[in-house]
Amino acid sequence: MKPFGQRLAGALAHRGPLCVGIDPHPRLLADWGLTVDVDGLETFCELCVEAFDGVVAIVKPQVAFFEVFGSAGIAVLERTVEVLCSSGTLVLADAKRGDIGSTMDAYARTWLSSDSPLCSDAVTVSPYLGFGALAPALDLAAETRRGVFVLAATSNPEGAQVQQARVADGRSVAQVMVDEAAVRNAGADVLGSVGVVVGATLTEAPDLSALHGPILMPGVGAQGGTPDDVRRLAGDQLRAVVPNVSREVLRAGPSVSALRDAVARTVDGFAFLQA
Ligand SMILES: O=c1ccn([C@@H]2O[C@H](COP(=O)(O)O)[C@@H](O)[C@H]2O)c(=O)[nH]1
Repeated sequence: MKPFGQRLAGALAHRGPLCVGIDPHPRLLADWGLTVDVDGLETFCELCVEAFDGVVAIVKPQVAFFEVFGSAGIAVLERTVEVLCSSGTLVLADAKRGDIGSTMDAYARTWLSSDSPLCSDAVTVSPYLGFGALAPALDLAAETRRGVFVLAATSNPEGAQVQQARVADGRSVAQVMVDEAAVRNAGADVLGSVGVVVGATLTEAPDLSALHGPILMPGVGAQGGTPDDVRRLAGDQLRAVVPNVSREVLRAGPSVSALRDAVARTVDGFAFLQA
């Protein structure tokens, strides 16, 4: 298996530069005419798989919306991840894990170990216990040729309190996270496997020019970010940017063809990323 960064670069080139979220909000389940329970969750995910599998570059299930249903919800997540991964559609588990090293090791094995029922192509991690605490996930991802997306500058306004604070050399904390990720990507072919998360809602992005890895940009659509914001924040890194859109696409459901049309319209709006 090729490293995640290379697989992602191939998927973006062939399927367009979009990460579509599977975010089964209770409100969306109701709008789709589904019950707000595990049965509704399962049907929602089956329709998402039918609509997105083989169509979009990468799919991002939001783990929180599965965990809320307990073990039965996790079982739906396992099945969803398994179907997508086995058909070759990349899966990014949005779990935002981050803890002390020994616990991080268990999180890493959950999301990145080939023998785990939740094994995905990549996982989101939070570096706010210190970037070094992420080492078990970064090391296991390198070993299993999977990917990690490190939260750097998140799309929520509250993030700035921590992420825009300055360290002794004057860099923002968000910039430190990008620079640490860049060290992990040094020497990678095509695109490294350590990505960062930079919100499409921000007024300014960290300097991404040395990252050599994917840049996930959530916050497009429902949170107010636009394709123009993505263009502005990406700077000269257009080919590494992966906009994430969840509710803005999912609102088109439950019709599979309407979901696919929403994906196609959204991809068209980001044509500049592939030019
Ligand atoms: O900075 C971040 C990091 C992650 N997210 C996640 O992305 C989706 C966005 O959903 P929308 O419906 O498109 O707003 C969601 O799962 C968030 O948890 C983010 O928004 N910002």
